[in-house]
Amino acid sequence: MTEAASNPSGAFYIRTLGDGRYPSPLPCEAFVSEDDVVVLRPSFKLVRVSDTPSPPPNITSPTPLRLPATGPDSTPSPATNGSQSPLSTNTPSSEGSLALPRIIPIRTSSPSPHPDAFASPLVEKAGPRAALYWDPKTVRVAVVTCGGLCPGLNNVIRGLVNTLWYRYGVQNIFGFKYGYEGLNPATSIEVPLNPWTVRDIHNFGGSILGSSRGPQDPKIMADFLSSKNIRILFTIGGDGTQKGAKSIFKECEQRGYEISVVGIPKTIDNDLAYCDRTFGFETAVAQAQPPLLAAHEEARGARNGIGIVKLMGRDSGFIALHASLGSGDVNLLLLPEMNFTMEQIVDYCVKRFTEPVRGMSNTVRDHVLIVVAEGAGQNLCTPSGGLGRDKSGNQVYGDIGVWLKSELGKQLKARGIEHSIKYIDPSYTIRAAVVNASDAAFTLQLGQAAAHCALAGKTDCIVGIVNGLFVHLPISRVIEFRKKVDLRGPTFQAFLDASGMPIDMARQSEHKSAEQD
Ligand SMILES: Nc1ncnc2c1ncn2[C@@H]1O[C@H](COP(=O)(O)OP(=O)(O)OP(=O)(O)O)[C@@H](O)[C@H]1O
Ligand SMILES: O=P(O)(O)OC[C@H]1O[C@](O)(CO)[C@@H](O)[C@@H]1O
Repeated sequence: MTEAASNPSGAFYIRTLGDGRYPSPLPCEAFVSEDDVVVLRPSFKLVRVSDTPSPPPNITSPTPLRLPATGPDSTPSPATNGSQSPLSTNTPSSEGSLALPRIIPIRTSSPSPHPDAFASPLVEKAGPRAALYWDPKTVRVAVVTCGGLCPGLNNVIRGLVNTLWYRYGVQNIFGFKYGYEGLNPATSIEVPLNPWTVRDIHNFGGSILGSSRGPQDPKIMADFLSSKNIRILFTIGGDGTQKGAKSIFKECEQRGYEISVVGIPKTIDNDLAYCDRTFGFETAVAQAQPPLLAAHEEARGARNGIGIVKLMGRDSGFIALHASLGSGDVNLLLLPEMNFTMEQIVDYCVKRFTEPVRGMSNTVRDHVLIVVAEGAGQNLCTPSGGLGRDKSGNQVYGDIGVWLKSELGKQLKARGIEHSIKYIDPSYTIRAAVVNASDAAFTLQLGQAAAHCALAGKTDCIVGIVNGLFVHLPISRVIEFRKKVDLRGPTFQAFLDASGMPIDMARQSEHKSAEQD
């Protein structure tokens, strides 16, 4: 088994149980080879040719890069001497060694190259392999869904099961109910999974396998899996779930029990490290629109009306940001990434109630639509000493929506301002929704990618999407950190431009999530 670690040049190695030993039954003309890779970060600074530094040590070949010249002061590309750029080829490599990407998009004309331009990690492409490690005819497969619900869980299960069954001929697929509780014999409930049992499930929210929070002993789970001769385990869940998957894999590895543990990451908050997108997020953004419209109408229907909508997002405000951009009516957006005060919020509401619209001296805006992400303003709404932790060890957060409604009401009253506040919390309505078409297509492909990955003998990894391509990523890397909204980034700036929200309310927060403690 190869070691799962990133090497100094940044490749994200995926563990494999061994070489493929069974020919794939797929009638496929486009098998993915092991040296097919995706560059993790494609966003490079432009490089002025004359300032191009020598390659850093992790680039093994000293052959200079071919760089297009853009200005009169450019020097000719050193690669015009006939030598071929190492970056124009896809050097074959064995599993566990570094393959150079076909293209590294280095362009010209900025002062110095971004360090990532040379050190960008490469990740393995997902997809069907020509040779399989597990025999589809005999392999036994388990599936669990853990953590909070999310639109698309059933779609992933259906994509997995149908691919395994129809494409590979796997007929021993078992769901275990209520998350990791299902892998403990004391609480286990088995659900046979086949095309018949999953035929309609994509039309429903939730998970047919249910879910749970709270730890289970990895030793007990490993005993359970080995007692049933399960050789492939799919863990559909968030970062906690993938940490659990890792602990199961480690326990199995220690006792020499071969198993492919493949995660399908679920976070409605879209904060999974390295990945472009996670399933359920787009659906959540779309599902947030009706409550936003309702809150807007309620706010406009009263003198000095305020509508507040709370959306999910414990540590990252992507749902709130994208839903607000999509709505076009949101005036104030409060994210976990932001540091704001109650005084700023009250001042802004008062300003909208009293200052005339530019060029219209008799017209005031008379209403405010506020979107608040659940993790925002925790320094304001959580009692000192905190609210403890849930069964899985996640910090319980104060209810910023309820607190904001009450506090804003009190402070406006204290300033003698007549007002009306309506508060909507659609969090669970959104989370239990059926996926939209885009997420349905995405979840289907994630299920397919996970099936290909596991049958090839990959393990201790997840499937995700990077730069628009499905890839394998080591579990250890995706649990390293969470993506956050960049308040200086183009999406948040687009919201500021569109809403006119004061920029001084958008200072970066110092608030740390439980995982950063
Ligand atoms: N560090 C860990 N090691 C082992 N197991 C863990 C770890 N963290 C969480 N788990 C287990 O994984 C399962 C799901 O975890 P959790 O409740 O944190 O949800 P999650 O997967 O992070 O999803 P969500 O994004 O909905 O919170 C639980 O059974 C939990 O005990
Ligand atoms: O109410 P529950 O089930 O604990 O889940 C709430 C959490 O789940 C998430 O949706 C992540 O899945 C968070 O945004 C939210 O805080």
